[in-house]
Amino acid sequence: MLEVNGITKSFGGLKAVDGVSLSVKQGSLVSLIGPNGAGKTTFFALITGFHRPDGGTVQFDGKNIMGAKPSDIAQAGMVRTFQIVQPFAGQTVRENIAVGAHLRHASRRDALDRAAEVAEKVGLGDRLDMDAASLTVAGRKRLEVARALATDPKLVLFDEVLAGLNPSEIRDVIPVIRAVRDSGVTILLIEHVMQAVMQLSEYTWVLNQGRLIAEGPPRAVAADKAVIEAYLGPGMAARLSAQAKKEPAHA
Ligand SMILES: Nc1ncnc2c1ncn2[C@@H]1O[C@H](COP(=O)(O)OP(=O)(O)OP(=O)(O)O)[C@@H](O)[C@H]1O
Repeated sequence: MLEVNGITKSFGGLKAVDGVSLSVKQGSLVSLIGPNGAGKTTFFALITGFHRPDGGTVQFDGKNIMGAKPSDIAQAGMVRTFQIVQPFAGQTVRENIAVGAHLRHASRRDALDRAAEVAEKVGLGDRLDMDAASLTVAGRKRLEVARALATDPKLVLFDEVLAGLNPSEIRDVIPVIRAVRDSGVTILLIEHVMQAVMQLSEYTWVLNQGRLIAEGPPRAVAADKAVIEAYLGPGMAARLSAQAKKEPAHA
């Protein structure tokens, strides 16, 4: 469904994304992880038309979408969420979600009806008429998911939708993400919350300093030496393994 080949972007002298290739199959729930500043958000911005790549190719649903505008890419069925959720102040939850629904529904009435359906799916059904600015952080995350879903995407890119949530809120939102996939939407997540990556995703790619350093099922990737060192620093994989030998886990 999504085929990215050798995509590259520099900011001044910094290669933020350096020759990244990956492919996402229809119906999958997969993830992109990596330490702060690894290039994950830039990668999302490149494939959804918010930044223009310096090189590489992006195909979505069999079509070349390199250089296309974000609105055209959304129309084709790929949308992203944003890390910092900014609801349109002074508008209700329903009106905020309807902004997404307008991509497919020209009439105000239809967009508002679609917004109500989507709100129900993400657990905001009882907050439709509330001012969106008064939602809690967890509510705003649900709103961001809803705005993306209201565009009726084929593939949605979630950028850290669990960041800033407490463990019980994370437990509540994980089933929402799974339900989105079960409704037929393909998902690529950027996520720092490893618990969620482990529970949700079938396959993960690890980005570090703009380059992919590992890929595979999340459990295998989390045990990979290069991945541990990218997160914790050089030499940490050996230190952790020596420590584990000294202090065997209790049976
Ligand atoms: N518009 C920009 N101009 C200049 N440098 C940028 C720009 N956007 C990102 N960068 C730099 O590119 C690198 C990758 O940033 P990016 O935000 O993609 O990383 P990330 O993996 O999403 O990080 P985080 O997990 O902290 O969100 C960083 O060094 C960042 O400072």
